[in-house]
Amino acid sequence: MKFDNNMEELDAIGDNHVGTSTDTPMRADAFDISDDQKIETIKADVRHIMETLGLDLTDDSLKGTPNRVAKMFVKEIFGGLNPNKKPTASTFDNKYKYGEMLVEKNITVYSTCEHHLLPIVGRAHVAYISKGNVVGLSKMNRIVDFYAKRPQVQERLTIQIVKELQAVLGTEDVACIIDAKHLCVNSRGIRDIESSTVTAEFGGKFKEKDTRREFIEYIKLETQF
Ligand SMILES: Nc1nc2c(ncn2[C@@H]2O[C@H](COP(=O)(O)OP(=O)(O)OP(=O)(O)O)[C@@H](O)[C@H]2O)c(=O)[nH]1
Ligand SMILES: [Zn+2]
Repeated sequence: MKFDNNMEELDAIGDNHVGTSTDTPMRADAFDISDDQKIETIKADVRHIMETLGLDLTDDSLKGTPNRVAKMFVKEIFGGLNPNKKPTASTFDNKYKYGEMLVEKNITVYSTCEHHLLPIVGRAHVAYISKGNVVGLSKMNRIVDFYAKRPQVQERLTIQIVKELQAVLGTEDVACIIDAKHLCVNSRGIRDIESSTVTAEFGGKFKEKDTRREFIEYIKLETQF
């Protein structure tokens, strides 16, 4: 699908603040080529990298790798760059007048560090206080997954999740905390396998100390089933 690069369509990739540093930096012609074309180009690029490394691409085990990696980039781990994959998060009327915060915790995060293209693996905890609308629980997991499926820095991922939920729910009262391991820190470079990174974004009422603390207390609760 071809997209003209105008404000409305950039909004469609989920970045509601076009031109600000919370957007995923995209080329102006990002949507001029189809996913299938991207796969073909990346396939040749991966082949080139592997050959440069001295690998024999006629080997049975290696010959499918360029295609496999290209498909994985476009359709899976960077699938969140495609605006068509953005989850539709339908909201419902809060007819039961539930007025407390709702926390969706321990959401699995698989993302990719945009500096090294290595995995980021962790958990996101998301909370909101309804201003009249409620959202299906799974939609919060889906929104986290959509933005995670991009080259990311964890700070931007955290903010993008909050901004999207604020837009969907029509309230500023949304928060997100992410605790994740960056393989670029754990498996190479400094090679510190123990360290993880915590980021947080608190909107509206979550800027208040007590609300923020309540959210953190719920996250700490051990879930027993
Ligand atoms: N703030 C932030 N930094 C990140 C994130 N993911 C990776 N980084 C850091 O990005 C930095 C890139 O720094 P460079 O010095 O250019 O890269 P490098 O030479 O590979 O650095 P080392 O990882 O220290 O070996 C590293 O310090 C990474 O740890 C992230 O989500 N947020
Ligand atoms: Zn990295």
